Amino acid sequence: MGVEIEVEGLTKSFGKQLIWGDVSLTVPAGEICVMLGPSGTGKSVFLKTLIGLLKPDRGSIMIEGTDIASCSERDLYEIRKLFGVLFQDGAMFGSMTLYDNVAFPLREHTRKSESEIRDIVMEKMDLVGLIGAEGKLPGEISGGMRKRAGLARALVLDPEIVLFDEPDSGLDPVRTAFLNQLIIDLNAQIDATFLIVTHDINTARTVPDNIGLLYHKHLAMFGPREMLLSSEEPVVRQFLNAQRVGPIGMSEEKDADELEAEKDQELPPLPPIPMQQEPSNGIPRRSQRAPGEWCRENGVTPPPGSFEPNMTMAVGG
Ligand SMILES: Nc1ncnc2c1ncn2[C@@H]1O[C@H](COP(=O)(O)OP(=O)(O)OP(=O)(O)O)[C@@H](O)[C@H]1O
Repeated sequence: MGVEIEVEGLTKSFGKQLIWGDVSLTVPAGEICVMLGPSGTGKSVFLKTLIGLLKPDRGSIMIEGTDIASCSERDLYEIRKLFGVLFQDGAMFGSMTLYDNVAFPLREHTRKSESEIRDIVMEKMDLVGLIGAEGKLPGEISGGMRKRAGLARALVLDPEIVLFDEPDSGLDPVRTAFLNQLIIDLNAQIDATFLIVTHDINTARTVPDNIGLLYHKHLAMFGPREMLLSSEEPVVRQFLNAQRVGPIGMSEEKDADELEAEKDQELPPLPPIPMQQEPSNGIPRRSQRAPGEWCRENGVTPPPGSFEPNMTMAVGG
């Protein structure tokens, strides 16, 4: 049912440029996590470090007893088989049909026959709703379909962990909503651990079990969705509610003058916490918690109107 990723004291720089330092978090097995952060805070670098494409300066990444940060190339090769990755642009080979793109990892990494490959490819194409489009080239389909094809390819080796790098980038709100539903449904179906990097606040507010926020070269907060959505911590509050008032400025941090100028401005109240999006078949995911459970267990009063069904989103300001 998916595997846990335990990150401890992780630090990454390029030359003298520190990207983030001392990041510690546990991505629980089978759950969905979203990683947020202003542009350039190193979210993609974080994903690449998790799959061992980049080496951290310090710290550990434990997956099934192996430390990705320090293991041999051979161990890394084995651990990588646990991962499926959906890259930002789908990363399709432009000259290959969708069928051949999705079949590619099977042909590269397994000794399966072409008829076995066909069964698996068609099963994954079905999972992402692309039956009938196998013969198309990536350039002949919409961005949303390309993402789904990339997702089929990410699933083809039956991963225990799926990483999504901005799955919603370049998609309109309706396609984003469909893709989010697909992500939730897939998580319920394949039970793998999902980590999603996104800029989409609605996705962050409604899809995950846990949210992390990278800001100013560190992990500002990581925890259950309800913890971050009820948090008054200024950076978390500002980011998750898409507000201008707060410590984050146009180019990352506001300076002292900017903060002084807004010190008497009243912050709008926290918007209600929406219900978590559910699988479309109505059967709760294995890791799904009851609405408000974290708040109750931790004695936190959620903002008024939270967890009401059919609540409309109210972010921004
Ligand atoms: N291979 C590399 N060599 C040097 N610097 C790099 C490398 N990869 C990324 N960086 C730098 O690391 C920083 C973080 O980049 P990254 O793409 O991870 O940010 P991000 O949070 O994903 O941004 P966005 O939200 O805009 O996609 C940037 O300053 C980038 O220039």
